[in-house]
Amino acid sequence: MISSALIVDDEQSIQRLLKMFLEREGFAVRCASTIGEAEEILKAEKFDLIIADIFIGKSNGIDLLRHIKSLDKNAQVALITGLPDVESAAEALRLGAFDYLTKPISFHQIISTAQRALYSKRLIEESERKQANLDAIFQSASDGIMLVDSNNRLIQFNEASMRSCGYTADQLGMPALSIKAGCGGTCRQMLAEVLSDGTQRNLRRLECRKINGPKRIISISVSPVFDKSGTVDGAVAIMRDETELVSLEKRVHRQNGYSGIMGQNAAMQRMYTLIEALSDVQTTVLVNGESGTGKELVAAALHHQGVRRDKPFVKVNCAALSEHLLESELFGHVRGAYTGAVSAQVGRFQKADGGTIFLDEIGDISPAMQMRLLRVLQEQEFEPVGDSNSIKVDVRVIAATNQDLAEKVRLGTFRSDLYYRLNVVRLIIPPLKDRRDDIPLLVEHFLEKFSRKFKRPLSAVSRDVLELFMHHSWPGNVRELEHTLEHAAILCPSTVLSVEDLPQDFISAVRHHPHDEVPDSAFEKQLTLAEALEKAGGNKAKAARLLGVSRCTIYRKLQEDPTLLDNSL
Ligand SMILES: Nc1ncnc2c1ncn2[C@@H]1O[C@H](COP(=O)(O)OP(=O)(O)OP(=O)(O)O)[C@@H](O)[C@H]1O
Repeated sequence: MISSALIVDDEQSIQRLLKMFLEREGFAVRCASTIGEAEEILKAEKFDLIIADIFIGKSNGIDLLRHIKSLDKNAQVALITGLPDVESAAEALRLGAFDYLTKPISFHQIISTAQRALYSKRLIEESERKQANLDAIFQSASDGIMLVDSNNRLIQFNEASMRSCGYTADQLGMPALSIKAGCGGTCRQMLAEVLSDGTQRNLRRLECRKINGPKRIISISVSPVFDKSGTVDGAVAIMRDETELVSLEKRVHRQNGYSGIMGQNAAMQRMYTLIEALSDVQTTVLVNGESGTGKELVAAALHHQGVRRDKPFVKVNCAALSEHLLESELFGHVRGAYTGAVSAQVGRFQKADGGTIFLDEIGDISPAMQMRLLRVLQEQEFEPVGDSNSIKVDVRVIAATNQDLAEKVRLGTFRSDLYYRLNVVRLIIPPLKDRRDDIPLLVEHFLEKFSRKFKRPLSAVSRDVLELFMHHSWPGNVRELEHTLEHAAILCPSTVLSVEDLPQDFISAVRHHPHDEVPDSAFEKQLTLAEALEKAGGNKAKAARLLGVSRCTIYRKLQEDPTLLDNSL
C-alpha cells in the first residue's frame, strides 16, 4: 500500500524539497501553504505522515497540531522550524508531535523521520487491532468476567457480568467489596483473597442468588494478574453459569443413574449433589447405610468424579480379615516381620498413594487398629509391620459402615477421636424400603444387566412380581433385589419374569413379613390361561400381563383351544 504525506509550509522551496524527498521514498504527497488549506484537505483525507512548519505566515503550526490531534489522536505529525526554542519544542511534544525538526533539513533526516513515523503508526494500528479483538472476545464471552486493580477496585467487566451480576458503568473505579450487587458477593470476596496472596482460587458450583432472583449455579475461577516484575497487579474473576448444565446432568442421572448408581428418589438426588460437592474436596467421608444399599458404589463415585480419578481406588473389607492380617494388608510388612512373612509386602495405603482408600466395615476394626488408623488420618504416615521407618502417603480415606458408630462410641467400643476424624462429612444412603419408587428403575437396570450376562432378552417382570417387590421390606436392600432378579432370570423360560421364577424363600418372606398389605393375587399359584382370561374379563392383553407372557402366546393358545375364551365371557 502506498504511504501518504501532507506537507504544510508557506515556503514553496521547502515544500518542493520535502515533496521530492518523500516521493523518492514512494510517498504520495500533498501540499498546503496555509493552515486553512491544510484543514480543508484533512477534512477529506487521512495521511500516514504530516509535516508542518511551526510558523506558517501569521498562523501557528502548534494550533494545527492541536487540530489534527483532535481529528485523529494517532496522526503522526512532525513539526519543523527555522527558529528552534525549548518552549515550542516542549509544547509540540506535549501535544503529541511525533518529531521536532530544525532547518536546514537533510534528505536523510526527513527519510528517517518518515520511516519512524510509518513504523510507529503500524505499531499503534496493530495494538489497536489487538485491543479491538480482545474487547470483542471479552464482550462476547458468555461467561461473566470482571477485573480489579491491585487495590481491588473494579476496573472492567463484560456484558455477561452486567446481565448476571447487574454491574453498571458508574460502579467502575469503586472498591469491589463496597459494591452492593444484591447477592452474597462471593466472587468479590475471592478477588480480595487472590490479591492478598497471589494464589488462584476456584469454586465449583455454588448457589448464587440475587435478592428475589432465581437460583443460579455458578462456578467461579479467580486468577491473579502480574506486572512485569511479577508483583500482583490485579485479579480477574470468571463466573460460569452452569444452571442449565446441572439440570441437564440431573435429567441424565435420572435416566442413566449417577456413576452406576441408579435412583431417582429425592433422597438419592440430594446424595448425588453431595457427592458432586465432595468429589474435589479432599476431606474424609463416612458412608453410612444398611448392608447392600450401595456404599461401595458411592465411595467409587466419590473417587471417580474427583481430581484423584486417575489414581488408584483401593478397597479393603476390614471385617473380612483378622487383626494381624488387616494390619499387614493396610500397612504392609517387611520380610520376616512375623512367622510366615517370607517376603516383604506393600500395604494398601501405599498402593493407594495419590488416590483413595475405601475402608469398608470400619465399625468392625479392633481398638489397636483404630489407634493405628487414627495416626494415619492425623499424620498421613505409618510404619509397615516390622519396620521402624515411616512412609508418608497422600491418600483420601472413605470409610463405610452399616453400624451406628455414634452408639459404638457411647458404648466405648469405638474411639471417639477416630469417629470424629472419620465423620467429617457423612453420606447416608437410605434403605431400599424407604425409596420404593426406585424399584421399577432398579428392576429395569438389573434386567438389562442380566440380559447382557446371560445373552438373552429379558424385557420385564410381570405385574404380580412388581407388586411383590413393592411390598417386600428388602432387608438386604439393592443387593437382595439384584440377587432375586438374577435367580429369576436364570429360571425364567421367557422374556418376562413371573412369580414362578422367584426364589421360594423370597415369596415366603413377603408372605410372612409384608411391608404393607399385599393383594392375595400376588400369592396365588401361577394362574392357568383360563383363569387369567376369566380374571381379565376376556381382555387378552390384560391376561398376558397377569401371566407374564406375551400377547402372541395368548393368541397361539387360543388358536389351539378357542373354548378357553368362552368361560371368561
Ligand atoms: N443404587 C444402585 N444402583 C445400582 N446398583 C446398586 C445400587 N445400590 C447397590 N447396587 C448394587 O448392589 C450390590 C451391593 O452394593 P454395595 O456392595 O455397594 O453395597 P454395600 O452397601 O457396600 O454393601 P455391604 O454393606 O454389604 O458392603 C452391588 O452389586 C451394587 O452394584
